[in-house]
Amino acid sequence: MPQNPPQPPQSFRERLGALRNLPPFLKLVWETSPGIASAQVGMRLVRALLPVAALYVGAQIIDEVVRLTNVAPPGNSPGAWFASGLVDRLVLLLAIEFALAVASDLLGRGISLLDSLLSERLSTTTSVRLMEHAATLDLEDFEDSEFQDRLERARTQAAGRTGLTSQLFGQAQDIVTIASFAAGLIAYAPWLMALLAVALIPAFLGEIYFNAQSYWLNFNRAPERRELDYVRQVAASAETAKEVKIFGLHAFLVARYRELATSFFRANRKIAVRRASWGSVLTAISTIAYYFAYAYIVWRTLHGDFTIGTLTFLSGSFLRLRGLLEQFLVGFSTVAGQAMYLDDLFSFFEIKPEIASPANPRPFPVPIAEGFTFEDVGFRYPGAERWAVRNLSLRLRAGEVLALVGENGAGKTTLVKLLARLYDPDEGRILLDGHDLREYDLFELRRNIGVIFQDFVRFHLSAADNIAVGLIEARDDMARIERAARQSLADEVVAKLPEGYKQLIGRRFKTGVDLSGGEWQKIAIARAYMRDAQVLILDEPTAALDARAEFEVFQRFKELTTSKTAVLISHRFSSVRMADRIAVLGDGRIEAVGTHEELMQQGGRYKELFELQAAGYR
Ligand SMILES: Nc1ncnc2c1ncn2[C@@H]1O[C@H](COP(=O)(O)OP(=O)(O)OP(=O)(O)O)[C@@H](O)[C@H]1O
Repeated sequence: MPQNPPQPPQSFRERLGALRNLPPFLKLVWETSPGIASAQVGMRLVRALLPVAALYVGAQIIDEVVRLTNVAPPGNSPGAWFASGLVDRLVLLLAIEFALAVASDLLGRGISLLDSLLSERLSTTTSVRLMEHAATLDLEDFEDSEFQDRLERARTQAAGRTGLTSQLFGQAQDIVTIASFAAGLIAYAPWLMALLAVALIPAFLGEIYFNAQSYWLNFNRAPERRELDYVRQVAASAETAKEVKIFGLHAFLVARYRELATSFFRANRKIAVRRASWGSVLTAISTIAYYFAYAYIVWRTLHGDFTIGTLTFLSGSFLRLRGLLEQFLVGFSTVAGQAMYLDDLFSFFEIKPEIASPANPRPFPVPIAEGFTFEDVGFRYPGAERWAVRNLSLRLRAGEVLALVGENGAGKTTLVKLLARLYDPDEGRILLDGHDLREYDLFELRRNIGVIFQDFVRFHLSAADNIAVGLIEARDDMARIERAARQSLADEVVAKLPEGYKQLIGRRFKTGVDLSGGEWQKIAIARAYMRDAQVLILDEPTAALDARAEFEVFQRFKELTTSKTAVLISHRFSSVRMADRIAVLGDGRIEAVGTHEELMQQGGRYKELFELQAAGYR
């Protein structure tokens, strides 16, 4: 179980450096929806100026009221006041104040509406990009646990980082509001402004520090979080329920989950408590500064330097500014913190696949003239010490059916993966019609090869779609799907389903019907017939078929692939015999190649394995 020691938090500069992710993030936001984004900016800009306007008008109202208390009243009723014309200015000011309040409210609602719309669109855009990018990456990447951590973190970003847009726009809005308040304050008492700024710095630094701590905690915990999700999934999923029950794994899984979750909780609690205690101390500093400034303004007012209205305006400005600056600085450090999380997302997008098409690919041969040649091929799985295959030389002639046999781990599947360029060889090369596979377009190559692996995917889709995944473009071509099903014997499976081809298979969804292992395999093999690939490969997807069914499947396979190049992998020699030639693999090498008769004559591993199996049937 991975237990990484927590890494030390990065330096302050590095933390701020994460802000470099903001321009690409804003670009992403803009590309998601230029309309909503510009409407947001416009509305926020207007709303940003409303508080200072409202406060200023409020101060005017107070001064006007003070002035009116000093004039002789024109009468006792409001009517008399109106008629005198004395309150005209006051009424106008009140009307403006009212209009400002209504506008601010309406804009606020509009902004939060746009916020939520934008967040949702952004979450979709990010997830789509994530999926699109993941699709371009190498299989090797997916098998790497560090990559999986990164993917997991990027995935969390796609879902969790949507609040960042409103945060960022809100920050911009706050800056405008702060500038407007500051302008007023500087006009009357410039050094108060400076005092305010200085008093807030400690709180700001504290926030940044704790944000970075939280980030690193999450960063270092990605492997455990993945494990946590995995444990939860294993403990409660349809796929695992059977074994969890039989082996009584429940208590073990719950204990493991609890252990991991508790360690998360402890670490988070530690940071949260420290953050809260330091936060209160640092905020107290700015509160002291505020009251100091307040006392100063009151004193100047008593001296007659400021009117009551100005006192209200200044103290109001100061109060609002303190709140705003604090909010801005906390917001800024939140943004800086979130920007670090964006690192995961953007650095995921920066991963480049190693297996790619060349700039000027060679046209793919139609039909394949000579076939494939493995020249002294060696391949090691990433991180593995052992060579999965080495010094492997083999010819796969165009139009032949070649069977691969060998014991578990001999390298059969690896050979097939290399042929489909899911991996590239570390040594030697693979030629197609005399040219390196790497010279051809990757997409063309894969389109021309149909492989069904032993661990094919059981999609929780309809029976028709499960077959159509072999050539997803032909998803609506029922005639083609039915033909493929007949060829792979899957038609009998489908005939038994209550809703035929439309039947959802797999247990994941309510209306799904599960199939037996062999029935699934027949469905999967139909995928190979869906595509008009020049090369067809069945990598043991027949292991769960009964002997008669496998025989029949292979017989058909041979008949249907007369003009195609085909590779069969099976542990059943009765099926293997049907191939034109048989290659025997042992320890990642080709030990012998020939027809069944030739290999039997040669003796060696083939004869040994064949007789072992034959003896079992006697
Ligand atoms: N993804 C992987 N990462 C690391 N090692 C792997 C991986 N896949 C296979 N191997 C190793 O490579 C070797 C060859 O495996 P391969 O799957 O090609 O054997 P195989 O002949 O198809 O076996 P089987 O009959 O069991 O399907 C084995 O030693 C195996 O442990």
